[in-house]
Amino acid sequence: MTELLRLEGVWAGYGSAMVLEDIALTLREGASLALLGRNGMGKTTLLATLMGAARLRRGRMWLRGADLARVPPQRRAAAGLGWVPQERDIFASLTVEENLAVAARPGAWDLAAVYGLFPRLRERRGNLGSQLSGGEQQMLAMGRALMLNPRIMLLDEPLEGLAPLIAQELLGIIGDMVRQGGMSVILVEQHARQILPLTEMALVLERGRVVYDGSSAALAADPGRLDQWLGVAARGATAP
Ligand SMILES: Nc1ncnc2c1ncn2[C@@H]1O[C@H](COP(=O)(O)OP(=O)(O)OP(=O)(O)O)[C@@H](O)[C@H]1O
Repeated sequence: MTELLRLEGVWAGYGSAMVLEDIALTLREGASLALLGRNGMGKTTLLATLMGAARLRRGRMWLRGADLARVPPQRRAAAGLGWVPQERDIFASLTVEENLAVAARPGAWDLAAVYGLFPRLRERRGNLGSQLSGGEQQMLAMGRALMLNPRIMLLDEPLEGLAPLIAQELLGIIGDMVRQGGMSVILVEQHARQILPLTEMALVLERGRVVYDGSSAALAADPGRLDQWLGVAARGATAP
């Protein structure tokens, strides 16, 4: 399979504060990666660095062989990065369908495909963003990123703050999305046990450095390391 994303010796942060140190990462076309670590270890910063929202201080990043650092931040969505930030950032005064339509770029993910994955969004198509529940907002944020027809979906803690039943529903949908293929997914989560079964590869960050880069299955089978790096959050099989 073709290489989609490569990072080598990446140091990054905010202003003069360094958060990430010497990060290396490769992702094949269509592969899925769980990006794990405790609070404040640098997971969001890694996504922000890919998007150009955190400052790359050293190292190189390539997307399909092209130097990503040379792509201006406002062009990285068009270059193939679909970012679903933790804050969701949907347009509160637009309807569900308008939120989806503004992001549309040609490709397999159109309104019908997004509604197929998220039947709830079809039901709520005429509702304003401000009228949605937390779970529906998360679905809309994901649907909107899909409408970009990205090469890689960057999902930042999609289950955070959701009621357990909704979190389970969304987890199932994320699993469907990963299996449907056609793009890669980087999934940031604190609840490792829930997402390791969905992803092929895993990367664990500790204080801004990579401490594990390997298969999700091998990590899931190693309770000692899960506990060491991820603590109690890694154990729970229940929703957040
Ligand atoms: N905009 C910012 N400016 C300065 N420092 C920041 C900023 N955002 C995050 N940080 C700092 O960078 C470090 C890593 O934070 P980051 O959000 O990447 O961690 P995380 O692993 O995603 O954790 P969380 O699960 O809490 O989101 C933390 O020390 C945090 O305080």
